[in-house]
Amino acid sequence: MTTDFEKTPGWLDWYADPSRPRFRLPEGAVDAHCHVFGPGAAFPYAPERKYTPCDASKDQLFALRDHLGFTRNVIVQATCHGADNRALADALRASKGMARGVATVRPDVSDEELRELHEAGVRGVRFNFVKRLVDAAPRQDLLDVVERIAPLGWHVVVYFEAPDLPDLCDFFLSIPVPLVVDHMGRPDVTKDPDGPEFEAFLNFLRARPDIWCKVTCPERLTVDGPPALDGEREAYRDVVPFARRVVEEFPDRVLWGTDWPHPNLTDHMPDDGLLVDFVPHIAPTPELRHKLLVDNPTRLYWPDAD
Ligand SMILES: O=C(O)c1cc(C(=O)O)oc(=O)c1
Repeated sequence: MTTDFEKTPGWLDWYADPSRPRFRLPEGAVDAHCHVFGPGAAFPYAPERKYTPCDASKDQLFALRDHLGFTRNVIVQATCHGADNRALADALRASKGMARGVATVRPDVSDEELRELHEAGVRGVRFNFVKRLVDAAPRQDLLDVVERIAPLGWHVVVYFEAPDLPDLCDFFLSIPVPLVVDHMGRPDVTKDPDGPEFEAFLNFLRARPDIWCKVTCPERLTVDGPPALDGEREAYRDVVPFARRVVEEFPDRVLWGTDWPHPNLTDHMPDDGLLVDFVPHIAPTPELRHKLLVDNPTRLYWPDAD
């Protein structure tokens, strides 16, 4: 398939031949954070995007799901598609109920579009505050979106970086639907996991019982690795104390996902099989792993599943 899109210079493509994880995922495990990109020829990237990725189709995502041993996916609208959720909705429909989605919508979204997204499997919207990814949306627009999605029972996924939390915290706490934090609020892992910055993040999670946290993206947060490559099963050791603190204090509201196809990595592209082998380091007991990988995401995204 040809596409008119040229990738951002230096773009790292997803890892083509991932190993099989040594850690066997429990039955019913959910990859609770992943994306589809295009393909651009079928689902064009948004004009306002800040990067142009390689294609990463729904079929390639479902093949990875099966290879790694996941049962289900939560597909998160990537910023390169803006508020055009067609690629996401197409993937959700094709999954036959095995994927749920998190969309991006503007306040003027129609009732019909919201209904269609819900019917396709969308259960949340994403608010992004990472400046290299999006231009800031006015907070009132975001609150208007919340008003629109609250009746559907959806939640809000927030992506921000640790230094911005003090400014955002009160706004987040004013949002009257459950919140899900992407990538652990992006801590600086060179700092002390018991220090004031991470403590401020933990205090935010403590502020309400309906704030969930994805303990994802060690490959983004790490500073000195080692990377999940070449058989490395003790990858990203510098991230472990942070993720483990969150898993142990909030065992019933943590989620994990691969973040495939890993947009905007510049240092290395992880082997997704080895990335799965990271999970036992942050969730050291079978009980914690079952909550993280099965019970929690199923409760949030498939509350009616038995
Ligand atoms: O850190 C990132 O670059 C990133 C980007 C996106 C996106 O473009 O949607 O999603 C993520 O989960 C992470």
